[in-house]
Amino acid sequence: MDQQARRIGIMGGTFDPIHNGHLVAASEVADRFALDEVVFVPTGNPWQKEAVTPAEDRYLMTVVATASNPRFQVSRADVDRSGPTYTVDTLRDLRDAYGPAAQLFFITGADALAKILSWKDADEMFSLAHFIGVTRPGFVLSDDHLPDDTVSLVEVPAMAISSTDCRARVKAGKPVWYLVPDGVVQYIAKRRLYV
Ligand SMILES: Nc1ncnc2c1ncn2[C@@H]1O[C@H](COP(=O)(O)OP(=O)(O)OP(=O)(O)O)[C@@H](O)[C@H]1O
Ligand SMILES: O=C(O)c1ccc[n+]([C@@H]2O[C@H](COP(=O)([O-])O)[C@@H](O)[C@H]2O)c1
Repeated sequence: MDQQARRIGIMGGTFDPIHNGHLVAASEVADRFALDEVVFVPTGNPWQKEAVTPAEDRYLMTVVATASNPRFQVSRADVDRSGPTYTVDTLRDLRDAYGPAAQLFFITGADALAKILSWKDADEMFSLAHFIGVTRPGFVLSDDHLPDDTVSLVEVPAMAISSTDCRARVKAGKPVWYLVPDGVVQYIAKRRLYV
């Protein structure tokens, strides 16, 4: 396909750790929206979250988790930018990287979509990408609070998995096999994360 017309999905997240709920959402949206690739963008300093694991560990887990899918990429844009992570900056950086003709689709779960008007420069953000809200067990997916034509809502296979629960399971000595990719299980053990 013409480089200029590429359809690029963007999956932003803290990914502490990345889990199969993230991966299924990205895969499903890639299929439904005929995306050429999905770029996973781990946050640098997620200003709406409490203490998080060092960005380099979260970045590397994201690389490990996505390595086997030729359509999945990982960007360091947010990890390498200093200061709080704002999606408006992510979208500016990826717009620069992919060029003006690329179509950008930013993927968010229902919980994140519900809070999106609290994000920095939300109006500009909506002008830089089309947003795709995906279903997530335990949350209501709605675009009632958002401007017309900025968001599409998509049902994805229900994965009742959260990073919070994965961290708690590791801390309690319970398995996270099959909740996160095998390589991420091994990375967590090797780096003794969440103990
Ligand atoms: N199981 C899931 N199904 C669909 N979307 C999800 C799921 N888990 C996370 N997401 C979405 O992925 C994006 C990144 O999520 P994030 O990295 O914060 O994971 P999380 O599981 O929500 O983490 P935590 O439990 O630490 O808050 C957000 O848009 C979130 O809504
Ligand atoms: O731009 C903002 O102000 C903003 C506020 C909160 C979250 N986000 C983005 O939303 C995505 C999911 O974030 P999180 O904190 O739920 O992992 C991630 O890409 C964040 O950078 C963005």
